[in-house]
Amino acid sequence: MRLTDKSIGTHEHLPAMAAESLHRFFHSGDEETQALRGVSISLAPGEFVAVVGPSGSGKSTLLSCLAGLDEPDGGTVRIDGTRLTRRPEAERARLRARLVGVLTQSGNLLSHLSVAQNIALARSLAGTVSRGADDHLDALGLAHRAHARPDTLSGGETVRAGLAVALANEPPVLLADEPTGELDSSTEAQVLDILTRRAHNGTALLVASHSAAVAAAADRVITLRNGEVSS
Ligand SMILES: Nc1ncnc2c1ncn2[C@@H]1O[C@H](COP(=O)(O)OP(=O)(O)OP(=O)(O)O)[C@@H](O)[C@H]1O
Repeated sequence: MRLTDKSIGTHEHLPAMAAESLHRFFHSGDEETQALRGVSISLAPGEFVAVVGPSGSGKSTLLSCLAGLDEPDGGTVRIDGTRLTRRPEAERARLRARLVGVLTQSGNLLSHLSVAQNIALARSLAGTVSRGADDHLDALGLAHRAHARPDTLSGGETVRAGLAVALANEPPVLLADEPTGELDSSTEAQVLDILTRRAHNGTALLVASHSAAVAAAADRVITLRNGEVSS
């Protein structure tokens, strides 16, 4: 079989994300918190994985390290075959903008920009030109809110707008920290439907959550306890 540009470009045999033996320690005075103690995770393209675990088990720390927002004290993160760890911060930020969509608890929308302008900003930071913001918002049922400011959106619209920004550059991996924490169950079901469809289109999803509905929607559930993957 002849290899096409497409099959080379999509790295068919590579995991979308591979993290090996991640360690992260925090120090405060004499106290040391071992937030991550050798966590390894691999995500296939199109896989939807939920990360669950008690409060303080390391979920947010793990997502920050996987996103390149934080640098682990040990271990390696690769997205689509590209190493994200042990790089200068500016280089990590550049790779993150292209390779990882991030949806955090605090939201990823700048309040003085409209939804469409937030998407345009995410694209210009990554230097990508892709579909128009309107197409993108249409797919999330948000076209009619393109020119709205974030503080005028409902809870469900805020999460969908955050997703539109996180997915603005069509990243191979989307990481979300408790994306449905503030939503009622029917709005949560709508967001999970969008996430599941995204995964079917090939995006690898890792979602940290306390929600049973998120765990039920995922293909696989990883439990963290005390900074370790518990089997
Ligand atoms: N910047 C930091 N400085 C010091 N300790 C930290 C820092 N960030 C996290 N920790 C500690 O690391 C451990 C893991 O925290 P983390 O926020 O990753 O847990 P979590 O599972 O996401 O919790 P939650 O479900 O409550 O959000 C906790 O003991 C926390 O107090």
